[in-house]
Amino acid sequence: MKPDIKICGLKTPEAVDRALERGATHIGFIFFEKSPRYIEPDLAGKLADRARGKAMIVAVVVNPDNDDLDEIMTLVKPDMLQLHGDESPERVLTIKTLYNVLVMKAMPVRDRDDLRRVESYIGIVDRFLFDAKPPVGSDLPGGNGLSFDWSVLGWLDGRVDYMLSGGLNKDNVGFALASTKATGVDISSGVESAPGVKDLTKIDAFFDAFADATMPAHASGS
Ligand SMILES: O=C(O)c1ccccc1N[C@@H]1O[C@H](COP(=O)(O)O)[C@@H](O)[C@H]1O
Repeated sequence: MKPDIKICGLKTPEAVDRALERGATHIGFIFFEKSPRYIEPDLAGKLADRARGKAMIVAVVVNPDNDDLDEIMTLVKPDMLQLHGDESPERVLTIKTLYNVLVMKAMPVRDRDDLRRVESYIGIVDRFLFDAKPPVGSDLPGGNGLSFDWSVLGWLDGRVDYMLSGGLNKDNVGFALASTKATGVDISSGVESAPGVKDLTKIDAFFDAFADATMPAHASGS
């Protein structure tokens, strides 16, 4: 099955429309105020309406309280929450129960030890997202444009369903897909001309590289 492709940190109708035209299965909005990709929930709701029914709408939140979630669920009506903070399995379960929404839990990874936490979320989250650990001193838990050693994911139980993120771009997405069992890829800064500024040419180049990487072998002429 073709992997999913999530374009994250969208802030303009042009970028949303291009991602949809090129076949994004998920589009993400960032509700973390320190991020250059932060978007007000009411604007995100308008952009989400362009995508509703065409792609999964993902709200990216970091240790949200219920007031934050009430506002986002009301104004954006996401299909999925991406929990990108230190949310415990108990908190994830509470959120799922309260809001009846799919949850993708982001897990920061540097080495095999970082995968130990995965087990406690199995059966609670709908999907995992493996991202690089942020560098020391970074204000951002994600969106740092950094990759990690994807080979550590080989230690995961093969039944763990995950998207891969962190420093993906047109040059490494093929290797990322070939060397992991990711069922989706998630990209943000790799399709930007500056932090928070999506570049339509880079979005196109990423989708072209993704298409090359996922083309059936017989169709590539080999
Ligand atoms: O992009 C951000 O600013 C951000 C802020 C807070 C939490 C998550 C954030 N982004 C997520 O980070 C990953 C990787 O992004 P990148 O491709 O390395 O730039 C992606 O899942 C975004 O959803």
